[in-house]
Amino acid sequence: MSESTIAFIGGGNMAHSLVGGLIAGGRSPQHLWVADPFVDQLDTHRHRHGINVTQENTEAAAHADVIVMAVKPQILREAAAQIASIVQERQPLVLSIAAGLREPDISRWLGGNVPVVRAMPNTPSLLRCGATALYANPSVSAAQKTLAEEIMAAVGMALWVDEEAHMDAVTATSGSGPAYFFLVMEAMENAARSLDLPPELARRLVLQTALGAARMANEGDDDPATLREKVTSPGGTTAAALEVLREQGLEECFRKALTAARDRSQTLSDEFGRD
Ligand SMILES: NC(=O)C1=CN([C@@H]2O[C@H](COP(=O)(O)OP(=O)(O)OC[C@H]3O[C@@H](n4cnc5c(N)ncnc54)[C@H](O)[C@@H]3O)[C@@H](O)[C@H]2O)C=CC1
Ligand SMILES: O=C(O)[C@@H]1CCC=N1
Repeated sequence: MSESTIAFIGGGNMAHSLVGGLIAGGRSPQHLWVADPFVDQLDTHRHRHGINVTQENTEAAAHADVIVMAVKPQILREAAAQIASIVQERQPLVLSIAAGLREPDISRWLGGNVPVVRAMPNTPSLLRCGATALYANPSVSAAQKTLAEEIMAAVGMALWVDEEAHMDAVTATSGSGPAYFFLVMEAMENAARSLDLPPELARRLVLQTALGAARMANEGDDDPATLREKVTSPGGTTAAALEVLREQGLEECFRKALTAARDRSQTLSDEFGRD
């Protein structure tokens, strides 16, 4: 079977992560397109990835078996209207990665009865270490589901959800999730520096510790709670630190943070979805 052509409408951060991951995973650059109104953005894609670029969404869409909608939620409706007639004519799979926006709105903006997969990836897709959840509407064929899963699995882990409503919580968990871990790294680095560690030493120790902890949690048999207990000697240094984190309400803080992200995903749909 010949390689599917994938066109990205919007060539920003997430398109860079996905295109970079797809090429690293063996996709041919000549089967990838990016459309973006900004020439600088397109130049970066051309130089970094060697893929096809255009300022016209319709030109990219006209080549595509799969169209990835990678614009901001507030732009999606306008971008969908631009390519609606091509989508109706060619019936490609449309894969939206926009936060919040719901499949029925996207399908309607594209003229109706369109196979739409809603996906929520994250930026580690660039390293083929992404986490993506996918939801397919009833117009998506089994072959198109396989294709969508292949694309996202090429840049990391891809899991299906059977209710679109879960996508808001997914966005709060794994879509935004890398930012929470980066913030923890920043906070630990700053704290280490405040204890007079040299900046370079503080950064390298924090980053390697984050990597090691993530690998142990993913690759070993123990769950995170067991791994935490194994670091924590009774009456020792870790216990002293964890007590402060609990006292300061870390768990409650994450509960509130993810709830805020989930709620924002829902209101994005109300603000920029519907008619
Ligand atoms: N950044 C992230 O970590 C994640 C983002 N997303 C979703 O991905 C989508 C894109 O996000 P980012 O890449 O972060 O945004 P971004 O702002 O980096 O990229 C959006 C791109 O769209 C281009 N654009 C603007 N108007 C356009 C139009 N009419 N037609 C075509 N392109 C147009 C912009 O020039 C820009 O390059 C959003 O909907 C976001 O919710 C999903 C998962 C993670
Ligand atoms: O912050 C945002 O809205 C997007 C969606 C998930 C990650 N970035």
